Amino acid sequence: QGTRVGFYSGSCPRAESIVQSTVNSHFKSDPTVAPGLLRMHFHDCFVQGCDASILIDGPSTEKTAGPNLLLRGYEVIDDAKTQLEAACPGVVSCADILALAARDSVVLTNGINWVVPTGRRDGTVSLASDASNLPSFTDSMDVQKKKFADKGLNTQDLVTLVGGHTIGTTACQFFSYRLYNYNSTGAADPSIDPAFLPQLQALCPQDGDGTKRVGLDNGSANKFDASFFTNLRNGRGILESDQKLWTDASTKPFVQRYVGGLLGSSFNSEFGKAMVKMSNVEVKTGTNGEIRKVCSAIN
Ligand code: HEM
Ligand SMILES: [Ca+2]
Ligand SMILES: [Ca+2]
Repeated sequence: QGTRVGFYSGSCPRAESIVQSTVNSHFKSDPTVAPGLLRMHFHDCFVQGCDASILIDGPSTEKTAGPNLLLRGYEVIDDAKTQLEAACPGVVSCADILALAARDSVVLTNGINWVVPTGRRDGTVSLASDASNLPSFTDSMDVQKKKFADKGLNTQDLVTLVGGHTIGTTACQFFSYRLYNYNSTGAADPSIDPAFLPQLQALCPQDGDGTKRVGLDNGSANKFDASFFTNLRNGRGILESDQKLWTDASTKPFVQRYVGGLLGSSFNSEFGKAMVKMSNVEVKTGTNGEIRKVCSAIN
């Protein structure tokens, strides 16, 4: 009663290629949709499972919650859904579209390709108050591990999946507190490489524009590679939660394994495996949930 590879091979054989070509065409005009869709899928899976609850419009739905305000790429899912409804009405779930689009986004940024089991159904509940399940960049490592464990994801999965930060950007508002008066010390977060600090301060001046965006993987924000982990080893993580993966003894060995060298290449294949795991969190299948007609509204 789970998801399976090729769920649509009989009912909508072009489903996966329609999603892929839609993601590709949006990516060409706006490459930020790739990190946007990967993050959106993660935020979907952690709240009510991977059921497209994140896509529902309304006054107090998930997308209105703080951690979801900067998600991007909704237009890509809507576009794919429109084309899928024309090709095979009522067949392909929005939850599957999002899971497939996340994989296609990784492929477009030169990451690994993996096979996405499908057959998810769409949820009918979306509440902003449920977004507290999502990890925050200020969470302690214990809290982060607990939030992942609650979804059946272990410490290795956590480190591997946060490696999704190898692409994309963050707004200055989420890390500039580390650069100037960290924990009221009057100095910067000591885990930041002193040679890197002035660069970050130049990107995010004190009392500057908090909405300005900075790459999460310094020097490699457009490429899906293991560079993110090398940056962590070198004190060049951007979010406090990312840098903690290196400073915390329980996660450091996993970071070390992905850093550079011959084993650096293992990150991509482990990421694919961890994504399959995350994409199956609390999925609705069979007769649970529904197949939405429009991804932004329940039927
Ligand atoms: C401890 C867990 C995590 C925390 C605290 C966290 C936090 C954040 C924050 C604060 C941002 C910046 C948002 C913005 O300014 O727009 C971000 C961006 C991002 N996150 Fe995470 N994240 C976590 C795990 C993950 C996971 C598991 C994935 C995917 C598998 C992921 C994928 C992304 C991507 C791709 C971006 C860039 C988004 C963009 O460029 O629009 N994150 N994350
Ligand atoms: Ca969800
Ligand atoms: Ca990268």
